[in-house]
Amino acid sequence: MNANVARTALRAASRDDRRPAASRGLKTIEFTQGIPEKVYEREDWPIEKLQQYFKDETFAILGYGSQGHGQGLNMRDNGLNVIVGVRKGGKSWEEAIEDGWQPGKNLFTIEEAAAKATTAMLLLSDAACTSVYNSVKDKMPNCKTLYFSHGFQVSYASETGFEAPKDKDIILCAPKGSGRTVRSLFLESRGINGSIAVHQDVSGKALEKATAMGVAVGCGYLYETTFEREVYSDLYGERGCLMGGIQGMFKAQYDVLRANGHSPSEAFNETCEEALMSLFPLVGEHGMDYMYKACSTTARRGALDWAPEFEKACKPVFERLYESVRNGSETRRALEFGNRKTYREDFDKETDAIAAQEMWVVGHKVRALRPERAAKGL
Ligand SMILES: NC(=O)C1=CN([C@@H]2O[C@H](COP(=O)(O)OP(=O)(O)OC[C@H]3O[C@@H](n4cnc5c(N)ncnc54)[C@H](OP(=O)(O)O)[C@@H]3O)[C@@H](O)[C@H]2O)C=CC1
Ligand SMILES: CC[C@](O)(C(C)=O)C(=O)O
Ligand SMILES: [Mg+2]
Ligand SMILES: [Mg+2]
Repeated sequence: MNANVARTALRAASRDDRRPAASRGLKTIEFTQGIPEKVYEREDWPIEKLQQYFKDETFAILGYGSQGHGQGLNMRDNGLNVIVGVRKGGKSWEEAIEDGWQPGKNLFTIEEAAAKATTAMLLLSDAACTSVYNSVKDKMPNCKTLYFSHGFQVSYASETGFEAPKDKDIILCAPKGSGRTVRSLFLESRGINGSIAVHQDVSGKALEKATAMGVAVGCGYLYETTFEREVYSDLYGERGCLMGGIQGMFKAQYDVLRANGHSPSEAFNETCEEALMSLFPLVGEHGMDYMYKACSTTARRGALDWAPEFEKACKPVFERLYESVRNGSETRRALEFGNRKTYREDFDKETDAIAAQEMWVVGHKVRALRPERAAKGL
């Protein structure tokens, strides 16, 4: 970066730091002018307050995938009374033991944990959730709250068959990131963003409880949504820019480079490695304008010209995707696939096929050459 670019970039960064989201205690923020949104921050729930608020609760985490792991360990480290319920002999049972949950003390079968729950945290796979819940719902004498991390069961009730019990609060906190990151950010004293929603408020305190739980599981700030908006945006985002879109775009760019005679290492570096190691982190820290300004004038000119081309090409795909989410097609597909007995092996076959794509085989070798890894022989 030459001195002028560096100075411009730094000016952009300090402008970014002055934006309103940084104001503690500010409860309504206009992220876009004219649209006030409520936000809740971890600062409002110091750990002593959380522990006092939840002193009579037994949180039963049912299901121990990525979110059960992240949310469960964070709640445990926050000093709350949390137990895990999973089927014995399954993959999750082993993983829970590896994470220090102890059978008979804070690790139980789903039935046992549900029976102890005052709040049941339904962190099962979306495909299995309703049938597992139905198998225990009449044996949860103390349970006053159902907690989800997705609007899926409730919003697509005609597909999932979920029937909301009339006597319980039904709340949601959906961390906006992988459960692995929910945990790693917490360990770094940072916090993932999350959304909260209330489907049913029997106690009159459901929103407050959702907020406190959001903080307890490791969120830094929380924005309000509804179950339906959460599930629509989540299914859309993960199929789009967050996962499906990024793989599709990387692969298309890589393949065209290779078809034009570029070497594998050149194609990979110019597509994935530079994006992930250099440019995307700049966007994440300071915004797209900062990243543009940190690149050459030549790059900026071309990227500014081509961004609308990509937007135009992608927009119809995104519109089709949103409709596929809205009309339940994506949900039916997720339920059909996730209910297969062989869903884990079937997924593995497809993700192994991605790993076997030339681009990611090359990526494996490129990553090994990062100096910090090469030095450790990784
Ligand atoms: N993954 C993430 O980071 C995010 C997930 N969410 C939401 O959080 C919730 C949990 O997701 P996630 O943590 O990814 O979990 P998964 O979707 O990976 O589900 C895994 C859990 O479901 C259990 N399970 C699956 N089938 C059955 C069954 N038939 N009977 C009993 N248990 C079963 C598994 O147990 P076993 O090992 O015994 O098979 C395992 O504990 C979902 O609603 C998801 O949409 C929200 C934000 C991000
Ligand atoms: C982006 C995928 C996700 O929605 C998530 C980590 O937030 C998921 O369902 O895992
Ligand atoms: Mg999701
Ligand atoms: Mg998500």
